[in-house]
Amino acid sequence: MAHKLASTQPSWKKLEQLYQSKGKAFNLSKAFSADPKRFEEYSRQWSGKTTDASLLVDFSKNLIDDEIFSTLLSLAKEAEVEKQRDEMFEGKPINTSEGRSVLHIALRDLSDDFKPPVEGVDEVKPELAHMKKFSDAVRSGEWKGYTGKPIKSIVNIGIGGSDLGPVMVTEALKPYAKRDLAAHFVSNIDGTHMAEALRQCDPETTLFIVASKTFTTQETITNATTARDWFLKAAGDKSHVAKHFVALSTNVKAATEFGIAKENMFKFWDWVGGRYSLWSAIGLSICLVVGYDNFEQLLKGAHDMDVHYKTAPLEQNIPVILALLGIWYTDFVGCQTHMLLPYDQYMARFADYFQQGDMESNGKTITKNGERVDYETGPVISGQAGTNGQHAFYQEIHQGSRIIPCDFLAPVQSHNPLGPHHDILISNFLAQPEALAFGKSEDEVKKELSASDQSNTFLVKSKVFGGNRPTNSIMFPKLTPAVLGALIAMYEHKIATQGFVWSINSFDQMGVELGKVLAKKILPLLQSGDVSKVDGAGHDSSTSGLTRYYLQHRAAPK
Ligand SMILES: O=P(O)(O)OC[C@H]1O[C@@H](O)[C@H](O)[C@@H](O)[C@@H]1O
Repeated sequence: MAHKLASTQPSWKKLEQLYQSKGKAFNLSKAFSADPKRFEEYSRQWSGKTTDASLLVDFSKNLIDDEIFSTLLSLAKEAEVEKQRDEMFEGKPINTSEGRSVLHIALRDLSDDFKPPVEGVDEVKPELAHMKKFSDAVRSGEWKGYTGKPIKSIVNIGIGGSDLGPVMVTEALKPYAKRDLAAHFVSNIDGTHMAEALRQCDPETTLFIVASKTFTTQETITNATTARDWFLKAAGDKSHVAKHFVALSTNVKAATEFGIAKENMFKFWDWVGGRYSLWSAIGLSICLVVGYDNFEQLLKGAHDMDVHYKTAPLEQNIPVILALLGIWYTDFVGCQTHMLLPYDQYMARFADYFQQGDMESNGKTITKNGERVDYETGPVISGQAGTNGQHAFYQEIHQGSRIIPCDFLAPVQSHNPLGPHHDILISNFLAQPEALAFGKSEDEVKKELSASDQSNTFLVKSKVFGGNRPTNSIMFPKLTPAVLGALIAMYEHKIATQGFVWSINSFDQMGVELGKVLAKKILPLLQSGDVSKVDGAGHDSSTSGLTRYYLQHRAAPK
Protein backbone atom coordinates (compact mmCIF):
# COMPACT_ATOMS: atom_id res chain seq x y z
CA MET A 1 0.00 0.00 0.00
CA ALA A 2 1.51 3.31 -1.13
CA HIS A 3 0.08 5.63 1.57
CA LYS A 4 0.78 8.64 -0.59
CA LEU A 5 0.09 12.16 0.57
CA ALA A 6 -3.60 12.72 -0.20
CA SER A 7 -2.65 15.97 -1.88
CA THR A 8 -0.75 14.07 -4.57
CA GLN A 9 -3.89 12.24 -5.76
CA PRO A 10 -5.22 13.55 -9.10
CA SER A 11 -8.69 14.14 -7.62
CA TRP A 12 -7.25 16.28 -4.85
CA LYS A 13 -5.99 18.79 -7.40
CA LYS A 14 -9.31 18.66 -9.19
CA LEU A 15 -11.20 19.31 -5.93
CA GLU A 16 -9.00 22.35 -5.30
CA GLN A 17 -9.94 23.65 -8.73
CA LEU A 18 -13.62 22.82 -8.19
CA TYR A 19 -13.65 24.75 -4.95
CA GLN A 20 -12.26 27.81 -6.73
CA SER A 21 -14.48 27.49 -9.78
CA LYS A 22 -17.78 26.67 -8.07
CA GLY A 23 -17.49 25.47 -4.46
CA LYS A 24 -16.72 28.93 -3.11
CA ALA A 25 -19.81 30.45 -4.65
CA PHE A 26 -22.04 27.41 -4.20
CA ASN A 27 -25.54 28.41 -3.26
CA LEU A 28 -27.85 25.93 -1.60
CA SER A 29 -31.02 27.90 -2.39
CA LYS A 30 -30.18 27.86 -6.08
CA ALA A 31 -29.17 24.20 -5.97
CA PHE A 32 -32.50 23.20 -4.45
CA SER A 33 -34.49 25.38 -6.85
CA ALA A 34 -32.62 24.00 -9.83
CA ASP A 35 -33.06 20.36 -8.84
CA PRO A 36 -36.39 19.26 -7.35
CA LYS A 37 -34.92 15.81 -6.84
CA ARG A 38 -31.94 17.00 -4.79
CA PHE A 39 -33.18 15.26 -1.63
CA GLU A 40 -33.70 11.94 -3.47
CA GLU A 41 -30.25 12.13 -5.03
CA TYR A 42 -28.42 13.14 -1.90
CA SER A 43 -30.02 10.97 0.74
CA ARG A 44 -29.67 7.30 1.57
CA GLN A 45 -31.90 4.93 3.49
CA TRP A 46 -30.38 1.94 5.14
CA SER A 47 -31.75 -1.04 7.10
CA GLY A 48 -29.78 -3.64 8.99
CA LYS A 49 -30.08 -7.24 7.81
CA THR A 50 -30.37 -8.81 11.26
CA THR A 51 -31.80 -6.13 13.57
CA ASP A 52 -34.31 -3.28 13.73
CA ALA A 53 -31.52 -0.79 12.97
CA SER A 54 -32.35 1.59 10.15
CA LEU A 55 -31.38 5.11 9.17
CA LEU A 56 -32.25 7.93 6.83
CA VAL A 57 -29.20 10.02 6.03
CA ASP A 58 -29.95 13.28 4.23
CA PHE A 59 -26.82 14.98 2.94
CA SER A 60 -28.58 17.20 0.41
CA LYS A 61 -27.86 20.37 2.42
CA ASN A 62 -24.15 20.19 1.65
CA LEU A 63 -22.12 22.50 -0.56
CA ILE A 64 -21.72 19.93 -3.30
CA ASP A 65 -23.00 19.18 -6.77
CA ASP A 66 -22.69 16.00 -8.83
CA GLU A 67 -19.22 16.86 -10.07
CA ILE A 68 -17.87 17.61 -6.61
CA PHE A 69 -19.51 14.48 -5.20
CA SER A 70 -18.16 12.23 -7.93
CA THR A 71 -14.67 13.74 -7.59
CA LEU A 72 -14.76 13.06 -3.86
CA LEU A 73 -15.68 9.46 -4.67
CA SER A 74 -12.75 9.31 -7.11
CA LEU A 75 -10.46 10.55 -4.34
CA ALA A 76 -11.61 7.61 -2.19
CA LYS A 77 -10.86 5.23 -5.08
CA GLU A 78 -7.41 6.73 -5.66
CA ALA A 79 -6.63 6.44 -1.95
CA GLU A 80 -7.64 2.77 -2.15
CA VAL A 81 -10.17 3.15 0.62
CA GLU A 82 -11.80 -0.18 -0.24
CA LYS A 83 -8.49 -2.03 -0.10
CA GLN A 84 -7.56 -0.45 3.23
CA ARG A 85 -11.03 -1.21 4.61
CA ASP A 86 -10.70 -4.84 3.51
CA GLU A 87 -7.30 -5.09 5.16
CA MET A 88 -8.90 -3.93 8.41
CA PHE A 89 -11.57 -6.64 8.19
CA GLU A 90 -8.93 -9.23 7.27
CA GLY A 91 -6.97 -8.47 10.43
CA LYS A 92 -3.88 -7.06 8.68
CA PRO A 93 -1.75 -5.00 11.10
CA ILE A 94 -2.98 -1.66 9.78
CA ASN A 95 -2.07 0.05 13.07
CA THR A 96 1.46 0.19 11.71
CA SER A 97 3.18 2.16 14.48
CA GLU A 98 2.18 -0.51 17.00
CA GLY A 99 2.13 -3.45 14.56
CA ARG A 100 -1.43 -4.34 15.52
CA SER A 101 -4.59 -5.45 13.78
CA VAL A 102 -7.68 -3.28 14.19
CA LEU A 103 -10.47 -5.71 14.85
CA HIS A 104 -13.18 -4.13 16.97
CA ILE A 105 -15.40 -5.28 14.10
CA ALA A 106 -14.62 -8.88 15.12
CA LEU A 107 -16.15 -8.24 18.55
CA ARG A 108 -19.57 -7.79 17.02
CA ASP A 109 -19.60 -10.47 14.34
CA LEU A 110 -21.52 -13.19 16.13
CA SER A 111 -22.37 -15.10 12.94
CA ASP A 112 -21.61 -18.82 13.02
CA ASP A 113 -19.47 -18.80 9.89
CA PHE A 114 -17.17 -15.99 11.08
CA LYS A 115 -13.55 -17.03 10.65
CA PRO A 116 -11.20 -15.60 13.30
CA PRO A 117 -8.61 -13.63 11.33
CA VAL A 118 -6.07 -13.46 14.17
CA GLU A 119 -5.29 -15.10 17.49
CA GLY A 120 -7.73 -14.27 20.25
CA VAL A 121 -10.75 -13.72 18.05
CA ASP A 122 -11.86 -17.28 18.87
CA GLU A 123 -12.00 -16.19 22.52
CA VAL A 124 -14.59 -13.47 21.86
CA LYS A 125 -17.67 -15.66 22.25
CA PRO A 126 -16.50 -17.40 25.46
CA GLU A 127 -15.73 -13.97 26.92
CA LEU A 128 -19.21 -12.75 25.97
CA ALA A 129 -20.66 -15.83 27.70
CA HIS A 130 -18.63 -14.90 30.79
CA MET A 131 -20.03 -11.35 30.68
CA LYS A 132 -23.57 -12.69 30.31
CA LYS A 133 -23.22 -15.10 33.22
CA PHE A 134 -21.74 -12.48 35.50
CA SER A 135 -24.12 -9.66 34.59
CA ASP A 136 -27.14 -11.97 34.90
CA ALA A 137 -25.98 -13.02 38.37
CA VAL A 138 -25.48 -9.44 39.55
CA ARG A 139 -28.73 -8.18 38.06
CA SER A 140 -30.80 -11.05 39.48
CA GLY A 141 -29.34 -10.58 42.96
CA GLU A 142 -27.76 -14.04 42.90
CA TRP A 143 -24.31 -12.42 43.19
CA LYS A 144 -23.97 -11.33 46.79
CA GLY A 145 -21.64 -8.90 48.52
CA TYR A 146 -19.53 -9.85 51.53
CA THR A 147 -22.42 -9.50 53.96
CA GLY A 148 -24.83 -11.46 51.76
CA LYS A 149 -26.64 -8.48 50.29
CA PRO A 150 -27.27 -8.06 46.53
CA ILE A 151 -25.40 -5.39 44.55
CA LYS A 152 -27.14 -2.01 44.40
CA SER A 153 -24.44 0.20 42.86
CA ILE A 154 -21.71 -0.30 40.34
CA VAL A 155 -18.71 2.00 39.96
CA ASN A 156 -16.86 1.80 36.65
CA ILE A 157 -13.32 3.05 37.20
CA GLY A 158 -11.66 3.85 33.88
CA ILE A 159 -10.71 6.77 31.67
CA GLY A 160 -10.74 7.64 27.97
CA GLY A 161 -11.95 4.66 25.99
CA SER A 162 -12.46 2.70 29.19
CA ASP A 163 -14.97 5.27 30.40
CA LEU A 164 -16.54 7.29 27.59
CA GLY A 165 -18.14 4.38 25.72
CA PRO A 166 -19.82 2.85 28.78
CA VAL A 167 -20.89 6.32 29.97
CA MET A 168 -22.35 7.30 26.62
CA VAL A 169 -24.11 3.98 25.97
CA THR A 170 -25.59 3.53 29.45
CA GLU A 171 -26.97 7.06 29.19
CA ALA A 172 -28.28 6.49 25.65
CA LEU A 173 -29.97 3.22 26.61
CA LYS A 174 -31.41 4.41 29.91
CA PRO A 175 -34.95 3.33 28.88
CA TYR A 176 -33.62 -0.26 29.01
CA ALA A 177 -31.82 0.20 32.33
CA LYS A 178 -32.35 -1.65 35.57
CA ARG A 179 -33.43 1.38 37.55
CA ASP A 180 -32.61 -0.01 40.97
CA LEU A 181 -28.97 -0.53 40.06
CA ALA A 182 -27.14 2.80 40.34
CA ALA A 183 -24.24 3.23 37.93
CA HIS A 184 -21.35 5.60 38.65
CA PHE A 185 -18.43 6.32 36.38
CA VAL A 186 -15.23 7.60 37.91
CA SER A 187 -12.52 8.68 35.49
CA ASN A 188 -10.76 11.83 36.65
CA ILE A 189 -7.71 11.68 38.95
CA ASP A 190 -9.26 14.63 40.78
CA GLY A 191 -10.17 13.04 44.13
CA THR A 192 -13.48 14.84 43.97
CA HIS A 193 -14.72 12.46 41.29
CA MET A 194 -14.15 9.37 43.44
CA ALA A 195 -15.22 11.05 46.68
CA GLU A 196 -18.56 12.10 45.23
CA ALA A 197 -19.25 8.60 43.87
CA LEU A 198 -18.30 6.89 47.13
CA ARG A 199 -20.58 9.22 49.06
CA GLN A 200 -23.47 7.58 47.24
CA CYS A 201 -22.30 4.01 47.75
CA ASP A 202 -22.45 1.42 50.50
CA PRO A 203 -19.43 -0.93 50.63
CA GLU A 204 -21.72 -3.90 51.33
CA THR A 205 -23.67 -3.44 48.09
CA THR A 206 -21.16 -1.86 45.69
CA LEU A 207 -19.34 -3.53 42.84
CA PHE A 208 -16.21 -1.85 41.43
CA ILE A 209 -15.33 -2.48 37.80
CA VAL A 210 -11.72 -1.58 37.12
CA ALA A 211 -11.62 -0.93 33.38
CA SER A 212 -8.22 -0.42 31.80
CA LYS A 213 -6.85 -1.91 28.62
CA THR A 214 -3.26 -1.52 29.81
CA PHE A 215 -3.95 -1.65 33.56
CA THR A 216 -1.15 0.89 33.96
CA THR A 217 -3.09 4.14 33.52
CA GLN A 218 -2.19 6.39 36.44
CA GLU A 219 -5.71 7.75 36.99
CA THR A 220 -7.40 4.35 36.93
CA ILE A 221 -4.90 2.54 39.12
CA THR A 222 -4.90 5.40 41.67
CA ASN A 223 -8.71 5.54 41.70
CA ALA A 224 -8.98 1.75 41.99
CA THR A 225 -6.52 1.72 44.90
CA THR A 226 -8.50 4.44 46.67
CA ALA A 227 -11.71 2.48 46.12
CA ARG A 228 -10.12 -0.70 47.47
CA ASP A 229 -8.87 1.15 50.58
CA TRP A 230 -12.36 2.58 51.13
CA PHE A 231 -13.88 -0.85 50.73
CA LEU A 232 -11.41 -2.61 53.01
CA LYS A 233 -11.88 0.00 55.71
CA ALA A 234 -15.43 -1.31 55.99
CA ALA A 235 -14.98 -4.95 55.00
CA GLY A 236 -11.70 -5.59 56.80
CA ASP A 237 -10.77 -8.94 55.31
CA LYS A 238 -8.95 -8.84 51.95
CA SER A 239 -10.71 -11.99 50.81
CA HIS A 240 -13.91 -9.95 50.45
CA VAL A 241 -12.34 -8.01 47.54
CA ALA A 242 -13.27 -10.92 45.26
CA LYS A 243 -16.98 -10.20 45.72
CA HIS A 244 -16.66 -6.50 45.00
CA PHE A 245 -13.89 -5.93 42.43
CA VAL A 246 -13.66 -7.12 38.85
CA ALA A 247 -11.18 -6.13 36.16
CA LEU A 248 -11.57 -5.55 32.43
CA SER A 249 -8.19 -5.62 30.77
CA THR A 250 -5.76 -7.02 28.23
CA ASN A 251 -3.13 -7.08 30.98
CA VAL A 252 -4.02 -10.14 33.04
CA LYS A 253 -0.69 -10.02 34.91
CA ALA A 254 -1.14 -6.48 36.21
CA ALA A 255 -4.79 -7.11 37.14
CA THR A 256 -3.71 -10.21 39.08
CA GLU A 257 -1.06 -8.19 40.89
CA PHE A 258 -3.74 -5.68 41.86
CA GLY A 259 -5.52 -8.54 43.63
CA ILE A 260 -8.29 -9.40 41.19
CA ALA A 261 -9.20 -13.09 41.16
CA LYS A 262 -8.88 -14.88 37.80
CA GLU A 263 -12.60 -15.63 37.62
CA ASN A 264 -13.33 -11.91 38.08
CA MET A 265 -11.25 -10.90 35.10
CA PHE A 266 -12.81 -10.11 31.77
CA LYS A 267 -10.23 -9.96 29.10
CA PHE A 268 -9.83 -8.44 25.70
CA TRP A 269 -6.99 -8.23 23.21
CA ASP A 270 -4.45 -5.77 21.86
CA TRP A 271 -6.25 -5.65 18.51
CA VAL A 272 -9.04 -3.71 20.26
CA GLY A 273 -8.19 -0.01 20.44
CA GLY A 274 -9.19 1.79 23.63
CA ARG A 275 -11.64 4.11 21.87
CA TYR A 276 -13.18 1.12 20.07
CA SER A 277 -13.44 -1.04 23.17
CA LEU A 278 -17.04 -0.61 24.33
CA TRP A 279 -17.85 -3.72 22.27
CA SER A 280 -15.42 -5.79 24.34
CA ALA A 281 -15.23 -6.60 28.06
CA ILE A 282 -15.14 -2.82 28.57
CA GLY A 283 -18.88 -3.07 27.88
CA LEU A 284 -19.45 -5.01 31.12
CA SER A 285 -20.99 -2.00 32.85
CA ILE A 286 -23.35 -1.68 29.85
CA CYS A 287 -24.38 -5.35 30.31
CA LEU A 288 -24.94 -4.72 34.01
CA VAL A 289 -27.08 -1.65 33.42
CA VAL A 290 -29.18 -2.69 30.40
CA GLY A 291 -28.80 -6.46 30.50
CA TYR A 292 -26.81 -8.78 28.27
CA ASP A 293 -29.52 -9.20 25.62
CA ASN A 294 -29.60 -5.47 24.95
CA PHE A 295 -25.80 -5.40 24.82
CA GLU A 296 -25.95 -8.13 22.21
CA GLN A 297 -28.45 -6.09 20.18
CA LEU A 298 -25.99 -3.19 20.33
CA LEU A 299 -23.29 -5.48 18.91
CA LYS A 300 -25.60 -6.81 16.22
CA GLY A 301 -26.73 -3.35 15.11
CA ALA A 302 -23.07 -2.37 14.80
CA HIS A 303 -22.36 -5.54 12.85
CA ASP A 304 -25.19 -4.73 10.44
CA MET A 305 -23.47 -1.41 9.78
CA ASP A 306 -20.12 -3.22 9.39
CA VAL A 307 -21.66 -5.36 6.65
CA HIS A 308 -22.96 -2.23 4.92
CA TYR A 309 -19.54 -0.54 5.14
CA LYS A 310 -17.82 -3.64 3.83
CA THR A 311 -20.15 -4.34 0.92
CA ALA A 312 -21.93 -1.19 -0.27
CA PRO A 313 -20.50 0.56 -3.32
CA LEU A 314 -18.79 3.81 -2.39
CA GLU A 315 -21.56 6.08 -3.67
CA GLN A 316 -24.09 4.20 -1.50
CA ASN A 317 -21.79 3.70 1.45
CA ILE A 318 -22.98 5.95 4.28
CA PRO A 319 -19.75 6.07 6.34
CA VAL A 320 -17.77 6.74 3.15
CA ILE A 321 -20.12 9.53 2.07
CA LEU A 322 -19.94 11.20 5.50
CA ALA A 323 -16.15 10.86 5.48
CA LEU A 324 -15.79 12.45 2.04
CA LEU A 325 -18.07 15.34 2.93
CA GLY A 326 -15.91 15.94 6.00
CA ILE A 327 -12.79 15.95 3.83
CA TRP A 328 -14.43 18.44 1.46
CA TYR A 329 -15.02 20.86 4.33
CA THR A 330 -11.72 20.28 6.12
CA ASP A 331 -9.41 20.42 3.15
CA PHE A 332 -11.10 22.45 0.47
CA VAL A 333 -13.66 24.72 2.12
CA GLY A 334 -11.31 25.40 5.05
CA CYS A 335 -13.46 24.38 8.04
CA GLN A 336 -11.86 23.46 11.34
CA THR A 337 -14.68 21.96 13.35
CA HIS A 338 -17.52 19.50 13.14
CA MET A 339 -20.57 19.47 15.39
CA LEU A 340 -22.57 16.43 16.48
CA LEU A 341 -26.04 17.56 17.52
CA PRO A 342 -28.38 14.77 18.62
CA TYR A 343 -31.97 15.81 19.21
CA ASP A 344 -32.38 13.13 21.83
CA GLN A 345 -31.65 13.79 25.47
CA TYR A 346 -30.48 10.20 25.91
CA MET A 347 -27.65 10.96 23.46
CA ALA A 348 -26.35 13.82 25.58
CA ARG A 349 -22.87 12.23 25.78
CA PHE A 350 -22.65 11.25 22.10
CA ALA A 351 -20.48 14.21 21.07
CA ASP A 352 -18.16 13.68 24.07
CA TYR A 353 -17.71 10.09 23.01
CA PHE A 354 -16.82 10.98 19.44
CA GLN A 355 -14.59 13.80 20.57
CA GLN A 356 -12.20 11.05 21.60
CA GLY A 357 -13.25 8.75 18.77
CA ASP A 358 -12.45 11.32 16.10
CA MET A 359 -9.81 13.61 17.58
CA GLU A 360 -7.66 10.84 19.03
CA SER A 361 -7.91 8.92 15.76
CA ASN A 362 -7.34 11.64 13.20
CA GLY A 363 -5.58 14.44 15.07
CA LYS A 364 -2.30 13.54 13.36
CA THR A 365 0.14 15.07 10.92
CA ILE A 366 2.45 12.21 9.90
CA THR A 367 1.46 9.83 7.12
CA LYS A 368 2.09 6.12 7.32
CA ASN A 369 5.09 6.81 5.08
CA GLY A 370 6.57 9.16 7.65
CA GLU A 371 5.90 12.32 5.66
CA ARG A 372 4.34 15.43 7.16
CA VAL A 373 0.94 16.12 5.66
CA ASP A 374 0.58 19.36 3.71
CA TYR A 375 -3.17 19.47 4.34
CA GLU A 376 -5.49 19.55 7.32
CA THR A 377 -6.64 16.33 9.01
CA GLY A 378 -9.15 15.63 11.82
CA PRO A 379 -11.52 18.44 12.78
CA VAL A 380 -12.29 19.65 16.29
CA ILE A 381 -15.40 17.76 17.41
CA SER A 382 -17.96 19.32 19.67
CA GLY A 383 -21.69 19.31 20.31
CA GLN A 384 -24.45 18.59 22.74
CA ALA A 385 -28.05 17.49 22.82
CA GLY A 386 -30.59 19.71 21.07
CA THR A 387 -32.31 22.00 21.82
CA ASN A 388 -29.91 23.19 24.53
CA GLY A 389 -27.21 24.19 22.05
CA GLN A 390 -29.68 26.44 20.22
CA HIS A 391 -29.75 28.71 23.24
CA ALA A 392 -26.01 28.68 23.64
CA PHE A 393 -23.56 28.25 20.76
CA TYR A 394 -25.80 28.09 17.66
CA GLN A 395 -25.37 31.85 17.29
CA GLU A 396 -21.92 31.20 15.89
CA ILE A 397 -23.09 28.35 13.67
CA HIS A 398 -25.70 30.63 12.08
CA GLN A 399 -23.85 33.93 11.86
CA GLY A 400 -20.23 33.42 12.90
CA SER A 401 -17.27 34.12 10.64
CA ARG A 402 -16.46 30.41 10.30
CA ILE A 403 -18.43 27.69 8.57
CA ILE A 404 -19.18 24.94 11.09
CA PRO A 405 -20.51 21.77 9.43
CA CYS A 406 -23.04 19.96 11.62
CA ASP A 407 -24.67 16.55 11.86
CA PHE A 408 -28.21 16.70 13.24
CA LEU A 409 -29.52 13.38 14.58
CA ALA A 410 -33.04 12.53 15.75
CA PRO A 411 -35.36 9.61 16.50
CA VAL A 412 -38.80 9.50 14.92
CA GLN A 413 -40.26 8.04 18.09
CA SER A 414 -39.52 9.17 21.59
CA HIS A 415 -39.12 6.79 24.50
CA ASN A 416 -41.06 9.37 26.50
CA PRO A 417 -43.94 10.70 24.39
CA LEU A 418 -44.93 13.40 26.84
CA GLY A 419 -47.62 15.76 25.56
CA PRO A 420 -46.38 18.03 22.76
CA HIS A 421 -42.66 17.61 23.55
CA HIS A 422 -41.54 15.36 20.74
CA ASP A 423 -43.18 17.28 17.91
CA ILE A 424 -41.69 20.48 19.30
CA LEU A 425 -38.27 18.82 19.51
CA ILE A 426 -38.49 17.53 15.94
CA SER A 427 -39.76 20.86 14.63
CA ASN A 428 -36.49 22.32 15.93
CA PHE A 429 -34.47 19.45 14.46
CA LEU A 430 -36.04 20.21 11.06
CA ALA A 431 -35.90 23.97 11.34
CA GLN A 432 -32.23 24.40 12.24
CA PRO A 433 -30.73 22.81 9.10
CA GLU A 434 -33.33 24.67 7.03
CA ALA A 435 -32.34 28.00 8.59
CA LEU A 436 -28.66 27.19 8.22
CA ALA A 437 -28.99 26.26 4.57
CA PHE A 438 -31.33 28.96 3.30
CA GLY A 439 -30.85 31.82 5.75
CA LYS A 440 -32.75 35.08 5.58
CA SER A 441 -32.00 37.85 3.10
CA GLU A 442 -31.81 41.59 3.73
CA ASP A 443 -35.09 42.04 1.82
CA GLU A 444 -36.83 39.49 3.99
CA VAL A 445 -35.49 41.16 7.12
CA LYS A 446 -36.69 44.58 5.99
CA LYS A 447 -40.20 43.32 5.32
CA GLU A 448 -40.51 42.38 8.98
CA LEU A 449 -39.29 45.72 10.32
CA SER A 450 -41.01 49.03 10.92
CA ALA A 451 -40.18 51.87 8.54
CA SER A 452 -37.83 53.52 11.03
CA ASP A 453 -35.99 50.27 11.78
CA GLN A 454 -35.57 49.58 8.06
CA SER A 455 -33.24 52.53 7.82
CA ASN A 456 -31.13 51.24 10.73
CA THR A 457 -28.42 49.50 8.69
CA PHE A 458 -26.78 47.89 11.71
CA LEU A 459 -30.06 46.36 12.84
CA VAL A 460 -30.94 45.13 9.37
CA LYS A 461 -27.53 43.57 8.72
CA SER A 462 -27.45 41.97 12.18
CA LYS A 463 -30.68 40.16 11.41
CA VAL A 464 -29.51 38.74 8.08
CA PHE A 465 -28.72 35.04 7.91
CA GLY A 466 -26.31 34.30 5.06
CA GLY A 467 -27.36 30.65 4.76
CA ASN A 468 -25.18 28.16 2.88
CA ARG A 469 -24.16 26.54 6.15
CA PRO A 470 -23.81 22.79 5.53
CA THR A 471 -25.52 20.06 7.53
CA ASN A 472 -26.32 16.36 7.46
CA SER A 473 -29.62 15.22 8.95
CA ILE A 474 -29.77 11.68 10.25
CA MET A 475 -33.06 10.13 11.37
CA PHE A 476 -33.84 6.73 12.83
CA PRO A 477 -37.09 5.11 14.03
CA LYS A 478 -36.23 4.99 17.74
CA LEU A 479 -33.08 4.92 19.84
CA THR A 480 -32.97 1.14 20.35
CA PRO A 481 -29.77 -0.75 21.24
CA ALA A 482 -29.35 -1.91 17.62
CA VAL A 483 -29.88 1.60 16.21
CA LEU A 484 -27.33 2.99 18.65
CA GLY A 485 -24.87 0.25 17.69
CA ALA A 486 -25.31 1.10 14.02
CA LEU A 487 -24.86 4.82 14.62
CA ILE A 488 -21.65 4.31 16.57
CA ALA A 489 -20.27 1.94 13.93
CA MET A 490 -21.25 4.42 11.21
CA TYR A 491 -19.12 7.15 12.80
CA GLU A 492 -16.27 4.74 13.55
CA HIS A 493 -16.10 3.84 9.87
CA LYS A 494 -16.42 7.46 8.81
CA ILE A 495 -13.36 8.27 10.91
CA ALA A 496 -11.44 5.24 9.59
CA THR A 497 -12.24 6.20 5.99
CA GLN A 498 -10.93 9.73 6.52
CA GLY A 499 -7.72 8.29 7.97
CA PHE A 500 -7.40 6.03 4.91
CA VAL A 501 -7.71 9.01 2.57
CA TRP A 502 -5.33 11.17 4.61
CA SER A 503 -2.84 8.24 4.78
CA ILE A 504 -2.52 8.59 8.55
CA ASN A 505 -2.72 5.87 11.19
CA SER A 506 -6.09 6.43 12.87
CA PHE A 507 -5.45 3.71 15.41
CA ASP A 508 -2.61 4.87 17.63
CA GLN A 509 -2.47 7.86 20.01
CA MET A 510 1.17 8.80 20.47
CA GLY A 511 0.13 12.40 21.09
CA VAL A 512 -1.20 11.65 24.57
CA GLU A 513 2.12 10.34 25.88
CA LEU A 514 4.42 13.35 26.39
CA GLY A 515 2.22 15.07 28.96
CA LYS A 516 1.96 11.84 30.96
CA VAL A 517 5.75 11.45 31.03
CA LEU A 518 6.32 15.05 32.16
CA ALA A 519 3.66 14.76 34.89
CA LYS A 520 5.52 11.74 36.26
CA LYS A 521 8.72 13.83 36.42
CA ILE A 522 6.98 16.73 38.16
CA LEU A 523 5.12 14.63 40.73
CA PRO A 524 8.17 13.79 42.95
CA LEU A 525 8.97 17.50 43.11
CA LEU A 526 5.46 18.24 44.37
CA GLN A 527 5.60 15.34 46.81
CA SER A 528 8.95 16.52 48.18
CA GLY A 529 7.32 19.84 49.07
CA ASP A 530 10.77 21.44 48.80
CA VAL A 531 10.59 24.82 47.03
CA SER A 532 14.37 25.08 46.93
CA LYS A 533 14.50 22.10 44.53
CA VAL A 534 12.38 23.79 41.88
CA ASP A 535 15.10 25.83 40.22
CA GLY A 536 17.45 22.90 39.73
CA ALA A 537 14.74 20.59 38.40
CA GLY A 538 15.36 21.48 34.75
CA HIS A 539 12.01 23.06 33.91
CA ASP A 540 11.42 26.24 31.96
CA SER A 541 10.79 29.44 33.93
CA SER A 542 7.03 29.26 33.41
CA THR A 543 6.66 25.68 34.69
CA SER A 544 9.05 26.47 37.57
CA GLY A 545 7.13 29.62 38.50
CA LEU A 546 3.83 27.75 38.56
CA THR A 547 5.34 24.91 40.59
CA ARG A 548 6.81 27.36 43.11
CA TYR A 549 3.43 29.07 43.44
CA TYR A 550 1.76 25.72 44.11
CA LEU A 551 4.30 24.65 46.72
CA GLN A 552 4.34 28.02 48.48
CA HIS A 553 0.57 28.24 48.72
CA ARG A 554 -0.65 24.71 49.25
CA ALA A 555 0.30 24.42 52.91
CA ALA A 556 -1.71 27.42 53.98
CA PRO A 557 -4.01 28.48 51.19
CA LYS A 558 -5.49 31.91 51.70
O1 LIG B 1 -7.77 1.60 29.09
P1 LIG B 1 -6.50 2.27 29.48
O2 LIG B 1 -5.29 1.45 29.11
O3 LIG B 1 -6.51 2.60 30.94
O4 LIG B 1 -6.38 3.58 28.67
C1 LIG B 1 -7.31 4.62 28.81
C2 LIG B 1 -7.05 5.72 27.83
O5 LIG B 1 -5.74 6.17 28.04
C3 LIG B 1 -5.38 7.28 27.26
O6 LIG B 1 -4.10 7.72 27.58
C4 LIG B 1 -5.46 6.94 25.82
O7 LIG B 1 -5.25 8.14 25.12
C5 LIG B 1 -6.83 6.40 25.48
O8 LIG B 1 -6.85 5.96 24.15
C6 LIG B 1 -7.21 5.27 26.39
O9 LIG B 1 -8.54 4.89 26.11
